[in-house]
Amino acid sequence: MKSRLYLFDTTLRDGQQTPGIDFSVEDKIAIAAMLDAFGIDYVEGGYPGANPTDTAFFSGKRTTRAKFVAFGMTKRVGVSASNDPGLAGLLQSQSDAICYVAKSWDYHVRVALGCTEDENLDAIRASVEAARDAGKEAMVDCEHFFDGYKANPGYALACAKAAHEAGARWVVLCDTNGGTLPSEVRAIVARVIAEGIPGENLGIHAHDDTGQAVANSLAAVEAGVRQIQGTLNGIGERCGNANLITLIPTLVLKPAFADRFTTGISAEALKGISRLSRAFDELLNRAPDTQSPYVGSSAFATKAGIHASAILKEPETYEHVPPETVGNRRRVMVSDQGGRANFVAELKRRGIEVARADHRLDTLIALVKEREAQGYAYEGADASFELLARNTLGTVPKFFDVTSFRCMIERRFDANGQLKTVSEAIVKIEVDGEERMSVAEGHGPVNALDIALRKDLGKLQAEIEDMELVDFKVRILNGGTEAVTRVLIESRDATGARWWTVGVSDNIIDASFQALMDSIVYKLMKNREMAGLVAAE
Ligand SMILES: CC(=O)SCCNC(=O)CCNC(=O)[C@H](O)C(C)(C)COP(=O)(O)OP(=O)(O)OC[C@H]1O[C@@H](n2cnc3c(N)ncnc32)[C@H](O)[C@@H]1OP(=O)(O)O
Ligand SMILES: CC(=O)C(=O)O
Repeated sequence: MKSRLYLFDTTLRDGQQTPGIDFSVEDKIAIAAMLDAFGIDYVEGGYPGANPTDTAFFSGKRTTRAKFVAFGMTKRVGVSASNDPGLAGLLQSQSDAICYVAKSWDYHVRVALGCTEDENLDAIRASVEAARDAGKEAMVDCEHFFDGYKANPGYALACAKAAHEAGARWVVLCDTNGGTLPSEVRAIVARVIAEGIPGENLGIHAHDDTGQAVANSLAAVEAGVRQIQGTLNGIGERCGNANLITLIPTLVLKPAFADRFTTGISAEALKGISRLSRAFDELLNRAPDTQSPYVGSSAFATKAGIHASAILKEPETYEHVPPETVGNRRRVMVSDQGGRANFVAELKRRGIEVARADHRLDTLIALVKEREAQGYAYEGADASFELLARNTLGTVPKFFDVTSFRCMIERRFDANGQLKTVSEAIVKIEVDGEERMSVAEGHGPVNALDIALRKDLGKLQAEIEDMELVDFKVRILNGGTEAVTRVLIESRDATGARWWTVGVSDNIIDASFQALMDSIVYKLMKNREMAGLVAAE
């Protein structure tokens, strides 16, 4: 018989304590709905009464499946539970449960609270009873439990027992400063259980200050706890909390846990975890971590030729779980680390069939390796790679020719006497035997060039109207003003498709121009369904 593990999300409370993160009520409503739909058991929404956002958020019930949890501190010493305004805010909130933070390190009781050890124990009991009397599930986060246990095991245990005996559904052992190691977590949890608090009533709340919050959470589960607290993508105070996006696939997919435990996350829901992680980053307006376990875009990517060759025979050779189980995908990339297998796989994915024995494959591999030695990076420039491949195979039509381009930057006083830097570009192209010249001003030389290049492509002009440049990255490949520069450009069009192109030169304008040209040619190919990327990925 498997035991049930309960997942407790504190993205909206501990996650809100992350430097640089500040949720609005609307953000909180959207995130709570995502967590609820995914199958999380408890959603901690914040601290009603502590600030207007959290008070407003707790004016309504924000989950349907998950228990909606209000967080706050135990009652203050010197007032009764019924006269504590902070506690009143928690009790009156539209929550199903209250998670109290309680001191469990005697040092903190002395220094931070300035009360006696018994007064703190009384405050824990009275606060738990008040939550239960209000018809809410009570739980207690024993702050600094592991550090407190190491300093004074008797008092740390007394705090945990006070919560348990007063009727707390969960007593959560917190590694508040995040410095505890997995072996210590395992040993201390085992002691707590041996002292009479059952694992069915224990939880773990781990911080990532040694990079081991996930390992500490798993060690606590192995030792007997049945509730895990964590956050989406591991956000949280300082270095963050245990990352639920890493923990959940481990609990659901790894036999060491899956054979012993169930969670509220079904195999079907797990397929949505990559999307959940990325949607959350989108909401935070930040780029996803490509190397994030299970869900990062590199989590199932391989550049190495030896790996690619085996993966294409049997994926299990280099994959610890199938990418589809977490809604991710396998990527076999082309670069100077790749062999024939990488290239054949990537070309096939792009709809280009080439036999392993085709001599043009050798030409393409040699070209990629030679160009990467010059500074090109094709693993991040899918469209430029495809153009290079199709050019090598002789299937790229001649849409237009750029006969010349010129860029000028001038610093001058304008009519109002203000000093201004002006960029101007002139591009000459030949389309259908006809020469055209476009002049444009821009915010900078690359912008001016981009505008001029796209200003008049003759009969092709209408085809590129919906195309726009969304990202522009410049990397200096070796030091000094004479350095080689790599430019990566991301473009998109009205279909939602996005593609990356690359240019390399010892002249940044020239590198940018190459990437811009590739982007336009790729778009023209795509319009004719002659490119691998015909719809948004
Ligand atoms: C480990 C954690 O992550 S715990 C969560 C921490 N999160 C937060 O603190 C975010 C929300 N907090 C807040 O907005 C504010 O701290 C409030 C509104 C709760 C309280 O604000 P204030 O009344 O101005 O108090 P302030 O923040 O300065 O100090 C905290 C007080 O709570 C007391 N306190 C701290 N923990 C507890 C506890 N578990 N039980 C009872 N009292 C506590 C402290 O002793 C201090 O009391 P003092 O004012 O008499 O010195
Ligand atoms: C409660 C909490 O956030 C902590 O102890 O880290």
